[in-house]
Amino acid sequence: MGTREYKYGRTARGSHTQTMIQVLTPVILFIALYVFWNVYNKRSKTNLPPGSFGWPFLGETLALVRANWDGVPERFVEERIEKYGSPLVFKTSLLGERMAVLCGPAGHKFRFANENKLVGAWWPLPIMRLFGRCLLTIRGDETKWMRKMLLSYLSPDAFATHYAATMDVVTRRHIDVHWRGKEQVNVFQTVKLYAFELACRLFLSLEEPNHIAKLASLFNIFLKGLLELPINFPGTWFYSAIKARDTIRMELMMIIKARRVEIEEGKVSSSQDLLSHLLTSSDENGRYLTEKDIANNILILLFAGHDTSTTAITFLIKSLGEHPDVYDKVLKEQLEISKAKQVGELLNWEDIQKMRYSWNVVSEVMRLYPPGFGAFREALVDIEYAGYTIPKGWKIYLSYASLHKDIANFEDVTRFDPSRFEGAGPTPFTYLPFGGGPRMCIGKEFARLEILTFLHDIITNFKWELLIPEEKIEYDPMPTPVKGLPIRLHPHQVELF
Ligand code: HEM
Repeated sequence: MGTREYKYGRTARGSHTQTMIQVLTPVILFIALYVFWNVYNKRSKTNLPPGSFGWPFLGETLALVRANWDGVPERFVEERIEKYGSPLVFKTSLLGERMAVLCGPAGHKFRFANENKLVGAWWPLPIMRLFGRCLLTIRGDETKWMRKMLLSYLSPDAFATHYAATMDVVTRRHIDVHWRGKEQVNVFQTVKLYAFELACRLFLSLEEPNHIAKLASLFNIFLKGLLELPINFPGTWFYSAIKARDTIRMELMMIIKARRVEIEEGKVSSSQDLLSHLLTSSDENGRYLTEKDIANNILILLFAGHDTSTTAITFLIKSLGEHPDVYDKVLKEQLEISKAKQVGELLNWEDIQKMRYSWNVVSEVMRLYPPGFGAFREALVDIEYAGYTIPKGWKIYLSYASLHKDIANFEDVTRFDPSRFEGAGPTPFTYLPFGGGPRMCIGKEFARLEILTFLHDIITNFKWELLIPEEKIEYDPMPTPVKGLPIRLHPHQVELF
């Protein structure tokens, strides 16, 4: 009996010790790693910008994510500028990378002036792996060439001659199907569909709703993988995203091959859409994009233009719902354009140029809710900046939200005020919704045409009210209303033009 008690007592103590070891080992390892991380980071590099690398592996990523979830992405930068007393640059670690965060207009000016010299394009690993070789991921002279090839379709000249009317046709059809006759609409979901339908039509001439819906659902799986850890293992989002990408690419290759045949047989024109344009356009040396390059670039254009335009239009609808006086002024401007046209006549490029006040409103929306969350770069050499050294290989991050909401750049910074964009507008380098310099957004004109066409067609048909006036906004990393911005639609009761 005594022996058994002793035995049981020993067994219980033994298992207690085992549990202690199991609990303490990871804690001790973590503390050791933390100490090592701090000592390593402080060693002899005295000229690094001020700042902290945060926790091992995680760095300060969680602080950035928390600021985004709280709907104040600028907080991450503001807090660190204040803490380290360095208004131009601080160091941190995000997404597993050492980073220098360049702050304020000076940071963007520096980036634009040194693109491909001191800094080069860089994106987090999941983005690099999912997109492969395309405009977003390449560097150097090849970038200039690819931009030139794509811009020959996306430039204002191309829109002036071909695409304004097509955009209006697609927009009117979308409104007829998804808005007219509805009492309530979830703006974010519906506009997302619109942006995708429009891109499918203008890039690939796809019109069949089921085909577009199938591509859209694959595309949404693909988009989820861009924000996940790049673990390519069955069951992970990243794995599903790779599979979705491969299916989309296969589909694109089939469309490309079929189109090549149609062009050779003279059944379609070279200006029909982006695809025909890219298949038939060469540079001055007779060099064409390969079919694989075309597929990859169409994928990147679908991606780059999808959530960005959706965000801009969603927050435009929100802001007009919140500011009836601004709604009335936009409506007045749009009605003047309608009244000068025949009934049913489509919008053209000249009409878009007349939408000056409307564009100021869109600009103020993109100041307060920038759809592009920021820019990443890599230091190509050791960089001397603001009295500090940014070592070669470090990544560089610049936030648009903190630029646009800096009290040094804008008076009464949180007030919605489209008049900021009258006359000369904001001071250079303080407002950059489309980036700038050699890697400025190539879809800027496409986006302007898309947003203004949508605005024209929606405001001349409806007034609306926000069903959740104080709806929370999260940044994931783009601003998103958590419930998708439900609104109640009120069709105009009288014929307005
Ligand atoms: C409101 C809508 C849009 C906004 C706010 C926006 C914003 C931006 C920003 C800020 C950049 C620069 C990122 C950097 O500096 O690294 C960018 C790049 C880019 N955008 Fe947009 N964009 C919009 C719409 C579009 C559309 C509709 C397309 C395609 C038709 C597009 C295609 C691209 C591409 C391909 C790049 C990469 C350019 C390069 O790396 O050389 N964007 N966009």
